[in-house]
Amino acid sequence: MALRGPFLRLLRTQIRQSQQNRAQSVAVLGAPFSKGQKRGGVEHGPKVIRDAGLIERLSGLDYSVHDFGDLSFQHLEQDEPYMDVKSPRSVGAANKKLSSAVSRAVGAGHTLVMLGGDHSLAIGSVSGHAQQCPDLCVIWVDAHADINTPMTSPSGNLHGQPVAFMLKELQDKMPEIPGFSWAKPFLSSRDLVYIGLRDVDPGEHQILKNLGIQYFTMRDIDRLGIQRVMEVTFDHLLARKQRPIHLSFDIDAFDPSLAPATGTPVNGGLTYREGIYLTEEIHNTGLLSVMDLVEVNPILGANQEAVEATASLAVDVVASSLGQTREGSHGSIDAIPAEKSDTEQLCL
Ligand SMILES: NC(=[NH2+])NCCC[C@H](N)C(=O)O
Ligand SMILES: [Mn+2]
Ligand SMILES: [Mn+2]
Repeated sequence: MALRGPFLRLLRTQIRQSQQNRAQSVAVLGAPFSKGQKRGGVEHGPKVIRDAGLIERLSGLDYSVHDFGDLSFQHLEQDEPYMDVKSPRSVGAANKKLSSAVSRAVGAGHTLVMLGGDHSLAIGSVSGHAQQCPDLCVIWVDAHADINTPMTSPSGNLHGQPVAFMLKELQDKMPEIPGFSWAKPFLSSRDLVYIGLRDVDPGEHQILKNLGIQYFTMRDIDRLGIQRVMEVTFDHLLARKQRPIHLSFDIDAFDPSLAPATGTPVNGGLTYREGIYLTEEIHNTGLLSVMDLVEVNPILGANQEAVEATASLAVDVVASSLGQTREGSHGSIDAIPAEKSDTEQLCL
């Protein structure tokens, strides 16, 4: 189709409006923390993801990017397990710090990208987000449900338990854990959707079923296709009202052939195209407010190539969540010289 003067002006107005609707400012916050699980190295996640070019990619998407650097977490000498839960005080303190940092960044108007670190960090990230946006909803993309309580956890690792700290419905199933007196549950189970599950513990399965949580396993993706999965996800979360989205993306949602450098890989994960389609659709809602990208562990890559592949996949996921498209784009309509564009045809 060819466009001339008046149509071009209309197009310009529309593009300006869509640019105004889009958050202009993205903040990046690193959380180099690994005590939610036993394998060292995941604390280097923020560094390798930055080294893979994250900031440059986001700047190229026409955002003003604020890199807040990495939080620094205190080392606690005394941190005995509580019941079977490992490092409760360290995980509690790190998440408390992260929660206020996320709350401040969101309060200042940024769309925030939190780079982990292990997935226990979602306790702080989602709760800090909820302080500013109490009506948020959560899309949890992961091979795992991370909804064990200290009683159901087979490992005692807190990166397998963050969702249990958030859900109001699990309040009476959660003991008082040292380090977590600040953390009060804030999320309803109907405001959460899982995508990518394929390694769910028995106690987790029972919770998912009892609470009627909406989830899509890899089998569901095989059956329905990722497009339908995203439609049902948004129907479930956004049909009643539009509200901010928290995307918590565990890199192990991807197939280990694409994301080998991670602590708990599970075969049969998302393809590259499923992962990118999923994040493109989240961007297209215009509602993404905070995202976590967690569990990239450079020490667990078999070689440098495996580490770089995983980190660059993480960059692709973040960029696509924030508007990078496969069809390409022309940043600003103002880049089209005014005289030319008024006289020449603009072909769409
Ligand atoms: N964020 C993760 N990678 N979590 C893996 C959890 C594995 C297992 N379900 C557990 O509770 O220990
Ligand atoms: Mn996982
Ligand atoms: Mn996880």
